[in-house]
Amino acid sequence: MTPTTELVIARHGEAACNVTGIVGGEHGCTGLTDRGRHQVTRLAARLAVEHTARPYAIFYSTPRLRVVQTAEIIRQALQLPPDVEPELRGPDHGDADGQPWADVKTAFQGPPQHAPDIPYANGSETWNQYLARATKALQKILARHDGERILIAAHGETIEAANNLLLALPQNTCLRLGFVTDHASVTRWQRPTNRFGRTIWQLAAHNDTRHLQPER
Ligand SMILES: O=C(O)[C@H](O)COP(=O)(O)O
Repeated sequence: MTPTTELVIARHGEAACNVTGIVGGEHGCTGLTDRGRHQVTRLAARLAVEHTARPYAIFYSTPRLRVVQTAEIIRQALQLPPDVEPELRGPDHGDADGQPWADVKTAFQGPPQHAPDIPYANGSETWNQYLARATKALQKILARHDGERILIAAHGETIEAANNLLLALPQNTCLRLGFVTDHASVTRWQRPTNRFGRTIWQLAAHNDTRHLQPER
């Protein structure tokens, strides 16, 4: 039987920039809060149990500080070092990096998804440019690890990109549909092959935070 490809994307724990509402690019991100570290410790314990039962073949991280810190806690629990994949980084925020999201959204008259082909700040990617970059990076990873278990520590936006890719959502679906992603949540996609040779992607879990109970 063909092994199941599995893609597990864990969002980083709560970060200081999330609490203060600051745009968290390379400048604005100052790392996880104590609460975020605690969330990720619980997440890592859950992933370690899974890793023992059926090992992850590969572990990717994005380069932003809150994700690097998340990946380090997971690394310690799984004894699996992360590969940092720059193309999986969150959106390039340009001049918005380090500014309050409230101000950026007021100036842009909405979040980046609401005008997906217009840069939301000087030098920023558009939402659709971000999605194109992130989905291309995810496609390369999926092609590289066909039939394997893949773990990625990343951003809420990475989960949006994966869902857009694997649900094959049309361009600009973001104008009418979005995805909730909590800190330290797990989103799980599986691609089994049945006995008729059919292979389809299945969304096994979105925004799973069972490991954080009863603290939420
Ligand atoms: O501020 C940012 O960069 C993002 O909008 C926050 O998303 P993340 O917390 O999932 O990285």
